[in-house]
Amino acid sequence: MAVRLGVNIDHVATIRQARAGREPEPVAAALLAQSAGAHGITVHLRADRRHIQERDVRILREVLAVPLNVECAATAEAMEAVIPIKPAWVTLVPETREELTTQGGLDALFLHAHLRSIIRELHASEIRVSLFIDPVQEQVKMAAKLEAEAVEFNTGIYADITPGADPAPELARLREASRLAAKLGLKVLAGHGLSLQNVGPVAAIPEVEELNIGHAIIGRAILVGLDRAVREMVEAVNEGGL
Ligand SMILES: CC(=O)[C@@H](O)[C@H](O)COP(=O)(O)O
Ligand SMILES: NCC(=O)COP(=O)(O)O
Repeated sequence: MAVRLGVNIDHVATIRQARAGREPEPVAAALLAQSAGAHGITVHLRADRRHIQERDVRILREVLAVPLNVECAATAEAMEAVIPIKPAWVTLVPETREELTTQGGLDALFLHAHLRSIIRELHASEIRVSLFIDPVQEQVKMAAKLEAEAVEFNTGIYADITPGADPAPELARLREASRLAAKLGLKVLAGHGLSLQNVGPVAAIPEVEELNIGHAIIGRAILVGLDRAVREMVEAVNEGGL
């Protein structure tokens, strides 16, 4: 089964926001990524609106042919912004204002009562829900109990492994969690910190259906163009990486 690639375009908006102007236009980047073979587009609507804005999400929802996945915190403010736009997917992620990027997965065990009501609200609007969690068996079981449709395993720990150190234990955790998630009927995604160099072993996990990749693609696009950067990644996720 081909592994689907969701392209995260947050950092096109990061560059736009650096000058608080109009360029580069993240919607144009999303359309380019779509025509280069992206199977989905992901954006993270952060509470501090440091990159993606509500206006971006609204336009993306209108113009994309591929599914739109909006990552956001499990808060009333985020639900108020996202639910009326009705993206195909919402991925609930942990978020703090100080972080440079997402640090770790959502604690679905600790937050289960709160998540249950947020997930019900999303389902009532026919929005499918994914939980961004660490590859931990108890978190997977809770995601299934909460009736999320999918889990996205945080690959940040794997991606941060020092070059030369052994990635095998973290890959084993990802493999075991993926097996359990699929067995419990969850769709299995993974993402965070993946690149052309490290994506191969994660893409090769049989249960992984989709990868969300942003920073590495947008960073490479600055050098080789977005069309090529997306095509290279689509190829890498299906042919074992570099
Ligand atoms: C949830 C996740 O791993 C990423 O999507 C990340 O949250 C993207 O947000 P930034 O682009 O602000 O790092
Ligand atoms: N959920 C992961 C994502 O959307 C992209 O993360 P990154 O590749 O920008 O680290």
